[in-house]
Amino acid sequence: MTLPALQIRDVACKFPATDDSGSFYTAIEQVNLDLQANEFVSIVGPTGCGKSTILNVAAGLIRPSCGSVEVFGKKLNSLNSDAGYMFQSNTLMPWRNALQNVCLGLEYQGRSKLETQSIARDWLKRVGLGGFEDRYPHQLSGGMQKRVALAQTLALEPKIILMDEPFSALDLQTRQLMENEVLNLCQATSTDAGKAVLFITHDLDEAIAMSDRVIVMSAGPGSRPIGNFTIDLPKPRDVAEIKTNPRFYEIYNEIWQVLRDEVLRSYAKQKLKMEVI
Ligand SMILES: Nc1ncnc2c1ncn2[C@@H]1O[C@H](COP(=O)(O)OP(=O)(O)OP(=O)(O)O)[C@@H](O)[C@H]1O
Repeated sequence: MTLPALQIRDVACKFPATDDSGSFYTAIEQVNLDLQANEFVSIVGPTGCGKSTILNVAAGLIRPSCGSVEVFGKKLNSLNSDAGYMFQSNTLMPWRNALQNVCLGLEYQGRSKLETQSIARDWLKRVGLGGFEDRYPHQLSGGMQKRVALAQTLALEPKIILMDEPFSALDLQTRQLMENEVLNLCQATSTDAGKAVLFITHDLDEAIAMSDRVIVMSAGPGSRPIGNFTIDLPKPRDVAEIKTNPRFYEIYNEIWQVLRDEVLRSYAKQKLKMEVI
């Protein structure tokens, strides 16, 4: 049996409260989540419920207050070296051109300059940026910058990809192109086993169109998964076309029934907090 790429067991994360009271805020608790190799799982939930916290725990950037994380059966005690991380914000270095940005992680792996550049050029081509190697981030559109970031992440050949709202700043058309790009690049091929992807989004449409499974988080504090939906839509998918499939609307409604209550609960809590202030 293949080991899960990621196994999160009974994880809780507490952070020092921001009011200097010395107390703690429990962002997430009792989080249990499995991600299989070659599986695309999205996490949706109300704003501030702890989606990024889960991703940071999976990346090994945050050590949970309790519980455990296993990566391909091994306990995670430091940075998750099997994972590549793609953030919402722009993480390209402005003083490096596209090629040099993609080379960055490969250089840290200690590869030769020749090999690094050859891999980076190949990945820039694969994300549709062949010929743009010499361009600096400010000379690239937002969508092109995201392509460079994607090439940067995938060039390291991570078995697991952690994505935190990577395309939320893009216009709809560019976003759909990028979503399809990610689906194509992450799926299994005859030479590659495919990637395990944990994807955070506020956009339920995006989550359904791209995923094998969608997990719904409850409103915080102490947020946890309260819904686990298998997306039985045909694959391979085009994210724009799949939304016209009648089954898409059925799934959307099923998930929204659960998500809507949590969004309303979270909104009511925030409103109450504002009134107290
Ligand atoms: N390092 C930290 N110190 C203190 N509180 C934190 C820290 N990191 C996160 N939090 C709090 O934990 C909660 C969850 O944050 P997180 O960023 O994981 O939520 P999210 O669901 O990703 O938010 P959003 O939907 O707005 O992107 C929030 O209330 C946040 O303020």
